[in-house]
Amino acid sequence: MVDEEQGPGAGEVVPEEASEEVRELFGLSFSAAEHFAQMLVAEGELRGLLGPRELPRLWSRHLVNSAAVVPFLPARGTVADVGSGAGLPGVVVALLRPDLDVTLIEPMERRVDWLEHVVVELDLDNVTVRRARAEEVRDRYDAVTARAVANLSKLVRLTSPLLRQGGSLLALKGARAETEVEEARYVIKKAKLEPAVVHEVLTVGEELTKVVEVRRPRRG
Ligand SMILES: C[S@@+](CC[C@H](N)C(=O)[O-])C[C@H]1O[C@@H](n2cnc3c(N)ncnc32)[C@H](O)[C@@H]1O
Repeated sequence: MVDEEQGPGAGEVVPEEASEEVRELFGLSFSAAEHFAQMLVAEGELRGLLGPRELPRLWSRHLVNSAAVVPFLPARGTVADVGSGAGLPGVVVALLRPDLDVTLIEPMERRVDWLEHVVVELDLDNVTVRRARAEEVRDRYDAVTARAVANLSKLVRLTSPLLRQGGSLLALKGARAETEVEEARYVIKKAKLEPAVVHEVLTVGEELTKVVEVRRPRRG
């Protein structure tokens, strides 16, 4: 426990608190996002979802980073978050866009249990949890999101069958985004998708996040 007068003890992990900017970013969804953050603080390590070192940067590195896909989501329709794990970015997408139907696709049973627990706790009626590997899913979506699941070439192979005409893969990537795009050029072309676009998003605290978008063209 943190002694308020003396501050945290040596080696003690103090979860990051949401700044004013973060509250503004989440707007009306902030209290639900905070509930999600508290669940991750309480259970994330125990359930093997996040390491203790992640807690001091829970908002900036995880929740705010996940929100970077939001500007590229479709105006309406369905979204699949592939390899959702702790619920990133899928739960954040569902909170910020309650008008979209979000499916969290995750093969590992204990992570599926966690995601189902989150859906009940946050009362997310726009979310379905599906235990599956991406390659087993036969449905198509208006957008597919993914974060820390695979490099772009593999991700395109896994997710291109899930994209409707005009639908986009939105992959959260770091500094290697452009390199991964270059490496995936042939796979993208073979899957008959449009060339990848790298969107640079400046998030809270001037943090730069890259969202790689790969779209399935509409038939003329
Ligand atoms: C490193 S974790 C990232 C989890 C989450 N997206 C995040 O950013 O915290 C990768 C996740 O992808 C899942 N995964 C791996 N291969 C997959 C596949 N073929 N289809 C769907 N999910 C997959 C794993 O089970 C794991 O939960």
